[in-house]
Amino acid sequence: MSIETKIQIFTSLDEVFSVFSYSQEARQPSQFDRNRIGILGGTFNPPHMGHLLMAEQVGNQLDLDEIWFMPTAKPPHAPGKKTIAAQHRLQMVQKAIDNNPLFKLQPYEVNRGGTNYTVDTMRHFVEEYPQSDFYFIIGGDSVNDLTTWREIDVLNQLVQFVGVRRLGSRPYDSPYSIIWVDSPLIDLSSSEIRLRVYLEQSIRYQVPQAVEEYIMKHRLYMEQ
Ligand SMILES: Nc1ncnc2c1ncn2[C@@H]1O[C@H](COP(=O)(O)OP(=O)(O)OP(=O)(O)O)[C@@H](O)[C@H]1O
Ligand SMILES: O=C(O)c1ccc[n+]([C@@H]2O[C@H](COP(=O)([O-])O)[C@@H](O)[C@H]2O)c1
Repeated sequence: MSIETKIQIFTSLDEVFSVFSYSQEARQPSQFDRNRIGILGGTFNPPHMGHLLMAEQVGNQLDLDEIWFMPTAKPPHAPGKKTIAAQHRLQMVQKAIDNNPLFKLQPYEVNRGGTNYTVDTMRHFVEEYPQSDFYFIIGGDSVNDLTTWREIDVLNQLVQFVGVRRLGSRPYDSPYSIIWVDSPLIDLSSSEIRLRVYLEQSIRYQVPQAVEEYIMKHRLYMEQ
């Protein structure tokens, strides 16, 4: 039984539509000689289960060969955003992804330092890895913000954007080509986790255990 038939049995028409959007993106035979790399960029202050959940679904549904977790040195759209030392964020990401062979830490932007614009980073990767196709993963709500990204028309030629949303929710209209992937979305953010640590509330099951231990050991986020 095909995946579409299985889905039709269990879901409403709206949901079937959303699942078709990824099944049409299945790898074509001519693409097998190219490496398919997903990139999840973010501050990861700290990394949490929402990041892992969405990356796993994208990797699985788009049949990607690798997913790079790429912490920013400084996020471009949040100049006032206070963050902790990049080395802590790199180490926490490494701990979060350790047991998933699909996931890799990509320290390029942190090593470059300063404000990173995705278009500059992707120019570098496209030149460095000519045998690869890049899938830049963003939370569904951020798709609306793409128009404000630096040199978005150039970036749109360099990567395929992937928007992540809840199964059955409708895709947003966008002037850019977006592959929509369905994922369970959890209402979790790094800001909320930082606040919970500050308020001495539990963050168990919201971040991987190794990340929680790292936060406690280094006494991160204990002060505002
Ligand atoms: N719970 C979540 N579900 C789906 N996508 C998420 C979730 N949290 C973050 N993302 C997406 O992951 C990427 C990186 O996010 P980031 O590291 O800034 O985490 P954040 O939780 O949004 O952080 P903060 O609360 O500090 O703004 C962004 O594209 C963001 O939209
Ligand atoms: O290049 C840009 O103009 C740009 C604007 C906003 C966000 N980004 C990238 O998008 C990723 C997620 O960022 P954020 O701030 O939504 O967590 C991260 O890799 C950022 O560098 C990039």
